[in-house]
Amino acid sequence: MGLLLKGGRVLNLENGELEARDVLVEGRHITRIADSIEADAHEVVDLGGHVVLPGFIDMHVHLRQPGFEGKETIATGSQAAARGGYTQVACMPNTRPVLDTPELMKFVIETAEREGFCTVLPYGAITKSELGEELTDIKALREAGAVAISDDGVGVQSSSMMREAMRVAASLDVPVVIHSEDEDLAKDGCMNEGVVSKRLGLPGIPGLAESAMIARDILLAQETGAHLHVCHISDAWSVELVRWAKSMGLNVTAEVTPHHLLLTEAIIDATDGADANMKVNPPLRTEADRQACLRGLLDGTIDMIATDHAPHMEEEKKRPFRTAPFGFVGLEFAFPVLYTELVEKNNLLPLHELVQKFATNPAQVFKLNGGRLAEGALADLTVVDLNTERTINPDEFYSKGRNTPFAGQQVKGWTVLTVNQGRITYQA
Ligand SMILES: NC(=O)N[C@@H](CC(=O)O)C(=O)O
Ligand SMILES: [Zn+2]
Ligand SMILES: [Zn+2]
Repeated sequence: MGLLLKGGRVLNLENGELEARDVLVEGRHITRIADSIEADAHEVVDLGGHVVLPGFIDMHVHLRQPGFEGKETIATGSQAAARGGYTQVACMPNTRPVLDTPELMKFVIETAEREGFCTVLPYGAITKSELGEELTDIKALREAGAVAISDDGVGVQSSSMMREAMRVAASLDVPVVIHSEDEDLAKDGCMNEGVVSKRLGLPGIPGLAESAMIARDILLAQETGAHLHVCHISDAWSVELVRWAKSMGLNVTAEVTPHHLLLTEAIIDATDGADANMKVNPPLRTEADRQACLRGLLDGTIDMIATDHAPHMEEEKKRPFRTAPFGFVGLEFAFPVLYTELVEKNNLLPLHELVQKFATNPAQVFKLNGGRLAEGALADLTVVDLNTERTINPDEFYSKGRNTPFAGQQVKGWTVLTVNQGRITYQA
């Protein structure tokens, strides 16, 4: 018995056409896509004209397990992912302990298989405990299932350490995924350095703290031949550097978050720095930076959308702006908020190009099985309702985190059904 999705409109990822098709899922795969498929003995779900997309892939989330289960767990975070239309997420290693051993890779993968709602791909740390002092066993991490290596949460400050990591990673064909931050330049900043930080008297983080590290790491990638992937790009010069690296033929890719595409430090200005739900790293920057990120996404300099889903507890986010932790949740509304703002309202790109940045490109860049809608493809898919407007309401989140500056926004494009390897993981 299969799962028959009847009456949906399947998005053609090449030309953007919406094609009225039935989709049959048997086992873990899509076995047929046709005008009309007989129900036979299949379990039927009527899609009522909603749009069928490849399951989304988020290469940057924080699931907080082990160690910070009060903020999130693999179960709650992956359920939030399924609600957001995601079928695969890659989780960052800044847990406690840090994900820096093969045993911990195994722990994440097995916990996700047992309790999770999507495929979870763990990152292995670049350095032990993310202290920047000693390289991990990258080969062993890879063999245990690490999707790539990253010290996200902190930048690798030592250039020689990063050089050695890239040499090893290049020889193993493992992507090096960077949180670019020069700690010396970023100091104890809590928001973008500029007119707003000055007015509010808050310590700033200059864009240079990001771009200078990206420049260094592009040169190291050039020298070592490593695949460099830039996390949560936020600054205009950073985008320019990635564009240049690509023009030189280097293996450099990048991601951007919904918040850096849609928000600026103006929201912190407007609220006088009173709400730490607006605090994130890298910080929300200027309108010029936001426009540069947008342009980079549209011209292909930036390959994909990643949420950097970073749940924190309400008490923590109630602290003063200066001392509250950095981070926003994002999994449950990333697609609706970007569909609404970029596609529906402002017509900046067509639906199928947005979907490429949510599914096809992450699969391609990280060589994952996913991002395709075709007979024989893995049955990772998401069905979205492009018409019904709903409010982003943190009280409804499956995530334990409620920390988002997008709360209250009215958006369309909500997921109605998510299927991960043939299993229904979310149904509205
Ligand atoms: N993005 C954030 O503001 N916070 C992340 C760390 C990170 O992604 O660098 C976190 O782990 O909370
Ligand atoms: Zn980071
Ligand atoms: Zn992160």
